[in-house]
Amino acid sequence: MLENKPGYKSGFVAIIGRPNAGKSTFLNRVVGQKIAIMSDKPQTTRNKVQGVYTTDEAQIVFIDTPGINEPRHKLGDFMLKVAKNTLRGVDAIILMVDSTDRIGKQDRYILDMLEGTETPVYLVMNKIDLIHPDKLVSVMESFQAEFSFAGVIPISALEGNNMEKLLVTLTNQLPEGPQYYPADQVTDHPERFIISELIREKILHLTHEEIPHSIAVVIEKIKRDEDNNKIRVSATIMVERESQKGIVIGKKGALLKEVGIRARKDIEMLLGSSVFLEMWVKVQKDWRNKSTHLRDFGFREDEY
Ligand SMILES: Nc1nc2c(ncn2[C@@H]2O[C@H](COP(=O)(O)OP(=O)(O)OP(=O)(O)O)[C@@H](O)[C@H]2O)c(=O)[nH]1
Repeated sequence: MLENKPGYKSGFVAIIGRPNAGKSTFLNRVVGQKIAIMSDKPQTTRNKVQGVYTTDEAQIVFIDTPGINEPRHKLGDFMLKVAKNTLRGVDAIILMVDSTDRIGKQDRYILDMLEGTETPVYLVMNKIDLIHPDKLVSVMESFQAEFSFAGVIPISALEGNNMEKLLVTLTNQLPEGPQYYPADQVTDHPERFIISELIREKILHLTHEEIPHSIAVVIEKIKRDEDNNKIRVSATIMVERESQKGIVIGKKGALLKEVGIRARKDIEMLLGSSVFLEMWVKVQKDWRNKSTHLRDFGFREDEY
């Protein structure tokens, strides 16, 4: 299992931007240096871990945000919710733009979506090798006029300029945390993250203020049942106190049952299959300090 080194930093960075901004070039460059590329296996959702940057001090997990680049009319409410949930759950957001382009409709759509987010958003101005500094400043200002960025970092993903600065800026943004992925080996089960978020959301919704947001949902298993062609999802809901366990389960299990009904509907939409959802509630004091917490983010080292 993954270690918790004292002082180690880790977290998630969502990378967004319109097509051609240079996201792949950026990730490839990071990959080329110190990253493990994620497997190419087909995924049930478009929310993918795109790359992991690992050093001795920190690990940045770059993730794609499904739906964020799509026009609103194309985006179902569900995907919009997933996208917004993803953005809320990350430690930083990169908006990557092509500095040779003016701010456009699609950028405005993305900025609109980011409005009000508490996660720091960095404007990464790519392709500076192609542009005169004066022009760069004018494009930068047009973006800054529309959004309050946590920082602006001009880079050339192709030539590597300023990449280090960007990675350091992002690293500074990360909380202390475990190394989610081994430096040299990765597995990628992004749907776990969304599923755990869906379940967590239903619990928070149904329990109102009584259950703190620190509740964790660990997806233990996602497996197709050959007998009935359903996907079996097993989840453990971790709470910190016995009293919370009672609340989550509800009278005669009523609340947990309702959570199950609602979550299953969403998970079925997500996976495009009927789902059998089983859930347990477990009291674990200080779960946040325990290694199992890692799985809250949908990461574990074994295959299913
Ligand atoms: N000159 C220059 N070209 C770049 C830079 N970064 C990316 N490009 C080029 O821009 C084009 C698009 O880059 P990609 O990395 O494929 O862009 P993307 O954002 O991943 O695009 P999608 O996959 O469509 O989302 C490619 O031809 C890259 O070689 C850069 O820093 N400088």
